[in-house]
Amino acid sequence: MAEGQTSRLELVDLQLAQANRTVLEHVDGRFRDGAITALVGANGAGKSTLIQGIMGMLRPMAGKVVCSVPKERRAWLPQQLALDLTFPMSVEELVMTGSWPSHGALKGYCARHYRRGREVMARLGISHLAHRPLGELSGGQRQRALIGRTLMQEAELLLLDEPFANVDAETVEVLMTVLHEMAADGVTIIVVLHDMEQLARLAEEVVVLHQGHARWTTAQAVLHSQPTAAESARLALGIPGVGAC
Ligand SMILES: Nc1ncnc2c1ncn2[C@@H]1O[C@H](COP(=O)(O)OP(=O)(O)OP(=O)(O)O)[C@@H](O)[C@H]1O
Repeated sequence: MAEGQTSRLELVDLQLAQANRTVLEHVDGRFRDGAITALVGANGAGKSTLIQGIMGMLRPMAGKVVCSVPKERRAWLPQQLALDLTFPMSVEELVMTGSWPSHGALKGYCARHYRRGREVMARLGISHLAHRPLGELSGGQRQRALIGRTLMQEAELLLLDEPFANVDAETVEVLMTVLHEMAADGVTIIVVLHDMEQLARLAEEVVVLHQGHARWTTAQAVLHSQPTAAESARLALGIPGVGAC
């Protein structure tokens, strides 16, 4: 990180395991405040494991996660397939639950909450879906509602696992815009991506996971200038090289 830049999330010699098998080790690095960092790596490289470690859902085998963002301002958006959205709840109700971490689930909402909920839905183009049950939404509509929940939460740290999977092109554009706006507001965003075009449009920084290790680089280095960074990202993403069959 350049001088003068700040970070509320640092990984210090972090080692994470699944079922007692080490997945990542000696992970050292800082996520810059207000930057969008892409997390890339082949299937099984440890992207979800790292997210679980950062969110405190997986206890480190060694090292630590140093995070000064309050717990109620940390948000995680898992892969869509991991979510059960069949329970009876409307889009507006889902968005409003974003206020629970700071306000509490049992206190009820005041006019300010409803006003903010309406602003959030308008920003994401889902006002017309406010009373639609979640089970009746398309993948893109659902993803907009879930991002709306994190806006309602006023998240300062946002982790997203493949947010553009199974969503329509228009939703990709809306989400890209909102994520850039959130970063401009100082939110630290970490996003698991498999698509280099999306990486080019979204991320400034990149963490490449490969063979149990993490390497910090920039999107520019991955996409243009440094062949070694591009090569390792290509390998990590499982993209065949020139001449490969
Ligand atoms: N609950 C679990 N129990 C045992 N092993 C697990 C568990 N979750 C993940 N693993 C293993 O840990 C390793 C890292 O998995 P992880 O899900 O973090 O990878 P990933 O990079 O997110 O993969 P993908 O791109 O396929 O989502 C893999 O070898 C996986 O099989």
